[in-house]
Amino acid sequence: MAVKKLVLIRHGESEWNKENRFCGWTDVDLSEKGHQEAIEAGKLLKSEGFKFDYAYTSVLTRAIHTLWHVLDGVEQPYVPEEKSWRLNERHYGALQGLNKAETAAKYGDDQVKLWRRGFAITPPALEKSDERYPGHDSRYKGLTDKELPLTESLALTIERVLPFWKESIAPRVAAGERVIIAAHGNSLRALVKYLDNISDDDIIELNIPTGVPLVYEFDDNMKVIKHYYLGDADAIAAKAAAVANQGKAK
Ligand SMILES: O=C(O)[C@@H](CO)OP(=O)(O)O
Repeated sequence: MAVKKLVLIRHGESEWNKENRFCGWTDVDLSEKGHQEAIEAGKLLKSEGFKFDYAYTSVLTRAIHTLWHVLDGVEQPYVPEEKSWRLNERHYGALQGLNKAETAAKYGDDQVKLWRRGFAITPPALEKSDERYPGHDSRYKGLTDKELPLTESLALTIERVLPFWKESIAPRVAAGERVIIAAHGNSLRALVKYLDNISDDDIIELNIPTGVPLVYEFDDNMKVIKHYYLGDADAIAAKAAAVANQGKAK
């Protein structure tokens, strides 16, 4: 049995992570620290001997640039890459642009935690006339009305991530291709929930840190054997806790 490996990586810190604003489908780039995190992740993957045959990312700049840093780091900038809106961050509706701590001060930490981490809770929706509505963005012109979100819960995010996993990504991993996915906190939570069979209640406590490679190993039947982050466990736990704390009133 040859173990099949998949690497997931959340983009490095973005400009809006730095400003602590809800980002969703807003296309902000990496901050200087975020570029550095992605470069470090690439170096780490290289030092651990990782090589890739195929790469996936979203259509959002922060994830794409993270992927490019990683592929540079492993000295494989030539790896074919596929970008899909299905790997985008979950759409944060009318919260997009708001400061998370200020929102918590206004609505309470518990409400913000539900909006951020609840399974079926959708943040307040956008109107189609809102300039933040993805229907106004040419990169989404192939999407149907139903596919264009006004807001998304994690449950809805899973509904658009999973078909892509099943139809495109999983078959490559199953065929032995070494795949990397550079995506987002909540599109990766959607995938991890499925892969690890995490309950709707337990997923609320899962936070994925920026810029840390998360390795999954599968057997021949695509059953998960194990998963682990690369890097210092304490530092990674502290980064995940910092993500959780972003939604608290200071
Ligand atoms: O703002 C967002 O789009 C996401 C990821 O940065 O944030 P959160 O961790 O609050 O789900």
